Amino acid sequence: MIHIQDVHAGYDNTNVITDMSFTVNKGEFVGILGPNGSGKSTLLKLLDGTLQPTKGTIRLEGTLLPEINRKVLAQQMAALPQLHSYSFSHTVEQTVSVGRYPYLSGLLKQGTEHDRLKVQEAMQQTGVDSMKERPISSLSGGEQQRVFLAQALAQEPSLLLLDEPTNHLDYSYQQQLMDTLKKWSIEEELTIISTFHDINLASLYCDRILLMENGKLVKFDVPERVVEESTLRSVFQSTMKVQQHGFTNVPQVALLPPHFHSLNGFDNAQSITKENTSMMMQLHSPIKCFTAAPVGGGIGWYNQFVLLQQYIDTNDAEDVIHSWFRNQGWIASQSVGMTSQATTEDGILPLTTYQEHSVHVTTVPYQRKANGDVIGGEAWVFVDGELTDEGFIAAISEIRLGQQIALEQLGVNAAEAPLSSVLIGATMRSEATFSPSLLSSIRESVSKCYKLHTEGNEE
Ligand SMILES: Nc1ncnc2c1ncn2[C@@H]1O[C@H](COP(=O)(O)OP(=O)(O)OP(=O)(O)O)[C@@H](O)[C@H]1O
Repeated sequence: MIHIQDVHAGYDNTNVITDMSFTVNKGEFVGILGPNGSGKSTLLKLLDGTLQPTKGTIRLEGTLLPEINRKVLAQQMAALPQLHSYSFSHTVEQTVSVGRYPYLSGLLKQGTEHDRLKVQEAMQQTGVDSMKERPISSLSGGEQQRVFLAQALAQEPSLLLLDEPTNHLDYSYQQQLMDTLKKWSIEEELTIISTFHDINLASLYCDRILLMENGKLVKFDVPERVVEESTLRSVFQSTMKVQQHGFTNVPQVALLPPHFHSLNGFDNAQSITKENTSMMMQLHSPIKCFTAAPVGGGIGWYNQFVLLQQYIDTNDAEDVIHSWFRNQGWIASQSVGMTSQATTEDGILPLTTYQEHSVHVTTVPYQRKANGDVIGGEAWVFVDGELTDEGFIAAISEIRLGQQIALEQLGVNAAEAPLSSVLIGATMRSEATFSPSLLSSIRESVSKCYKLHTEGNEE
């Protein structure tokens, strides 16, 4: 569709774009990303022909851009520039109608019924038809943005160039606009090249992303290959984290401001307090947890934890925990709650703790009841360090292995033991990071932490 070859370009004899070569195919939705001043808008000006390269060539459907008749070019290509303040007072409908100029002929340049229909369609698609009589100067920034988009659509181009089209748009209109553009690129094979500052939006919608730095192409590839932590950190000089979207595999960026590193996420193992039938811990700020607890299960950030003694397995653990939260005034969305059936003769919840370097373990010991059943085995493992997602999963396996080792040493057949609730929490401060030695430390700490209480024979 459009092919750029060895292009250099700039202003006042200074090149702002250098050595630029790439091809965009028909129907592709391409996002241009890069820091302020990296040359994104300049690249768009080259593509729409308002700026000439000092070196190199730009071809549209095989023809050199300067050789295409202006009117023919206007029928093929529409450009939506960055929004500026407009002093003129055309109505919305008149502004959108400008998009049909490349199709008007004759001295009076009167539009046909077909032209009026296309203007109506474009206004409907962008949701501005209800304000068609209003002067454009009376509209909000987001409304004006939609009017100029309607103008570009009325032009029925095969190539649409957009400069930060989601600027001024609230979340709802950002999504509507991006959904519409995506639909047109798929259904109408409209080729779209657009600059963005929002990396996440570009990653969600664009087929390929062209990343620029200092007027040069850094990468031009699918989002998964461009929205990549080390590349973005180096280009944007910013501490960013890249993770998957959560509902799709699309990479998304999260800023990680330095003040989050200084939070005192985990005080120390002593901050676990025990009452007769419960143990709890409250932290100043949340830590990242992975747990199979009945309340707060899964992956999340929590700062309050409780393990409640529940003598009989009544399947109402969730209700018991929630009512305990209510009594204590704990906020459920910030809290993890689990239960244990383990008890002692005097009804007190037995606990053992073990600490090694950055790993703090607290367990409810296994307990053999008079009828031979083994109960207990719940474990909290806190790491003062950073765990990756795979680190959390590996840590859970290590906890299970630690439990098995302990059970063997206690002479309990592992198959008899209950699948007890376990919790792994990490402060995500980088004192200790995910490593084989951290994992073996978790396994050893867990195995050392368990004891066996046999009913009627308290240790
Ligand atoms: N008309 C102009 N005359 C001279 N220099 C210009 C002109 N327009 C842009 N520049 C310079 O060219 C460089 C690239 O600007 P450009 O607007 O293309 O960057 P951008 O990536 O779109 O930036 P932003 O993200 O801030 O919109 C900048 O250093 C800018 O100052």
